Amino acid sequence: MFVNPTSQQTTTWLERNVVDIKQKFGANIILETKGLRVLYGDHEALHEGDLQFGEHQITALIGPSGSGKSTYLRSLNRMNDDVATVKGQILYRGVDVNRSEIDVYEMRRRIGMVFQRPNPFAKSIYDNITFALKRRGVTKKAVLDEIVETSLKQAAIWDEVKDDLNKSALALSGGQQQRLCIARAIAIKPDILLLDEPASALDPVSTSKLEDTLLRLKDNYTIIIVTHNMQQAARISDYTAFFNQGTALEYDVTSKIFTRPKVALTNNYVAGDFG
Ligand SMILES: Nc1ncnc2c1ncn2[C@@H]1O[C@H](COP(=O)(O)OP(=O)(O)OP(=O)(O)O)[C@@H](O)[C@H]1O
Repeated sequence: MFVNPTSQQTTTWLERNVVDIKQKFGANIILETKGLRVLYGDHEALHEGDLQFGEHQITALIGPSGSGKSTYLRSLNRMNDDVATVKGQILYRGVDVNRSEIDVYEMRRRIGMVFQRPNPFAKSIYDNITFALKRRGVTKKAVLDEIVETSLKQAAIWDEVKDDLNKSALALSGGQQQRLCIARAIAIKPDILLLDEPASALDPVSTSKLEDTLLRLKDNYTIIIVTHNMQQAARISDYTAFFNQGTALEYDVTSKIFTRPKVALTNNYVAGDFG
């Protein structure tokens, strides 16, 4: 049993079971948060969210609407900087990237993000992939061509677009656009990919393709995904964190969260009793 001294829930006893995945499973930790709290004005949206993320693993963040999943995810690569106060440490390979002297632009090259709605640039498929590379000074066509092909292959969309690289990205279907956005994110070779409900706007076939893509990508990337889709979390993730009211209440291997959770609220949520 646990009392959260910083939250609005100070009088509530909360059951929590956040396992140390390094200690318990020998996971190689690439990213972890310590003492992370996020405030929008004086509303504390995240009180107790400390988690560790295993390298080349997929971690799902689940929980009811408004529980703080996106707030937590967006804080990891400081997408909340302009709208919230983020306190605590975000340790990427041991370096606290929440310090003011960190080059946020460079950090986001390592910790990339794919959003809920596909947001390709109003440019060609080719230019979507090469845009950030060119800004970083990569100009040789042969190099750019190679990265375009590799990224699109890794994102499992190459076969669908290889003959149309000069076509507008906006002419692709929603599912194709989302895989293009993944290709765009991985073209700059991040270590970690953050995905905020990337399949919420997709049909079941596109969702399935996206899930296959993520499963393949985990050989090379560490993936953290917010999802409302319980089956999706169960299908693709290695670890799952259950959030409720700004607190990560339970964190463990996914099979445990879905079959033998320790916390009663987790059980109720995965059983579909609320959310
Ligand atoms: N930009 C913002 N400004 C003010 N409050 C915000 C902002 N973004 C989120 N919040 C608040 O923070 C809390 C957590 O929201 P968050 O979006 O992180 O939850 P969530 O679990 O991701 O929800 P959902 O599943 O509906 O996306 C909510 O009370 C929300 O209203």
